[in-house]
Amino acid sequence: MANVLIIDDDRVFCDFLSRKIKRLGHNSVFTLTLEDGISMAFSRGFDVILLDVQLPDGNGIEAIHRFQELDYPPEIIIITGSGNPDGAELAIEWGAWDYIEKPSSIEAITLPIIRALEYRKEKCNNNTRMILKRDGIIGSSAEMKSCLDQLAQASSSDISVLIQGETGTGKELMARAIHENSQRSNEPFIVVDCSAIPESLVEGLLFGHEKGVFTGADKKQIGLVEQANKGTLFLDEVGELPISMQKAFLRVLQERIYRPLGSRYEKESDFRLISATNRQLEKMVTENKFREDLLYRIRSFLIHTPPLRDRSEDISELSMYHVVRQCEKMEIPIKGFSPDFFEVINSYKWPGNVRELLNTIDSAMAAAGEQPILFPQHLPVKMRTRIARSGLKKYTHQTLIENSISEVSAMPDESVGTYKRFREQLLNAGEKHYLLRICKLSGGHAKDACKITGLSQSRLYFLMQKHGISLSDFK
Ligand SMILES: Nc1ncnc2c1ncn2[C@@H]1O[C@H](COP(=O)(O)OP(=O)(O)OP(=O)(O)O)[C@@H](O)[C@H]1O
Repeated sequence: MANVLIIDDDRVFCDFLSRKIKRLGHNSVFTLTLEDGISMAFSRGFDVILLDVQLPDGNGIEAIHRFQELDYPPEIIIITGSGNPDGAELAIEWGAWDYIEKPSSIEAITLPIIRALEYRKEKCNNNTRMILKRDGIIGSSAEMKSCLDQLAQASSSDISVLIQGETGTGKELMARAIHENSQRSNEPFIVVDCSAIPESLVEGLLFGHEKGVFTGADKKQIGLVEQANKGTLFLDEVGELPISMQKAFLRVLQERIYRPLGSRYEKESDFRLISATNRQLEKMVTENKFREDLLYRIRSFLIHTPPLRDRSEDISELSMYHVVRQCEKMEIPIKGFSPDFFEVINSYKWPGNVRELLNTIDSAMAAAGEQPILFPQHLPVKMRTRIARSGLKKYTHQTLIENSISEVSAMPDESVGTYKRFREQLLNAGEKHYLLRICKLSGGHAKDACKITGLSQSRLYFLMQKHGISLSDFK
């Protein structure tokens, strides 16, 4: 029996949900304010907390980190009346288990709760983490460590895992590592790239087909689902699975039973599912492009692979690892790096993440030829000009202040008024410059902007609004 806490200022909703949770066989209590909820969470252990966003005394999403300070942090599900995709993304990035909108159907509310409770149970049963084989997964930033921690957890269970992250962040690498560390490691790891299969061929490829069932089917074909029997089926780019196939696949996931094309008999396959996507599946659900029930099935455990710009500490480690590996492969002396090489690659945003970094290192090595040291000059010109243009390198607060002073100095005499007004204008100009700078530095990402400035998200948005700046213009 698990303990659930609901923090929501809507008493009727709390009462209704609390009764529903009790009917599922768990303990449930609720409170109407954030501070009350936080002190309850610290005074007794909760497994799951359902947290509203707009509370009378604060913002739920911004308080997620306070619950994470607990010795054994609960799983947090954000429940909100005004869902927006940015809020959902931020909540998940900041460690929430899920994000649901109300009013939703009972099913839509209870399924994530059930999943979070199942996950919690697994986590308690597997409290001692197994030693992880992480061959080839490089990085020791806090973000990477937490990702590896989740990977170890996922490996020690058999639940369906969804790996979500931008392109090139290592989703496939993670999926293989989960398999390699799982009890199924001696069995096949079957990859299905959902983006590369034409819609008309998906069913035959997944479920197999009998001989002669369609033109060109000159022999019987075993499907990927069957090949994954006893092993792991990896659905890469699952967001690209045609909607017509999603229903059929849902059945396979529920019953592990499928019927090859043209066959009179159903077959069984015992596989573990891992899926990966760089799309926002929750958003696709709202656009009717992805089935909600399938999403819940494939996402019993969610792993988020962090973008490289959020873990710049890993850039040099990855680069050095890659150079050593490539030099050994080519049987040439190992190349070194000039300090300013790292300065340049650390100030780049890496939209293509680790893949782009490794490709860039390859091209720098090629440009260096036989030279033993890699210099910034060996980096692609396009990349160097982009960095130079954004002027990231030498921008100091002094520059901001000088800009602000020159703006005020340029005012016509008649606009120079009282000292109070001058001070306000100076502050406003400085504040605006500062915010524009932050927008550039963070690449328009609210989380990064909050990290750099130390401002809360609501304060940041308030200031942006005050100066008519939009973060999204900098993405
Ligand atoms: N942490 C890491 N350590 C070492 N290599 C990595 C790491 N992350 C990614 N890579 C390498 O980067 C490349 C891209 O990784 P991968 O294909 O797993 O990314 P992905 O997220 O699945 O990308 P996509 O969404 O485009 O399919 C691969 O060569 C992979 O080995």
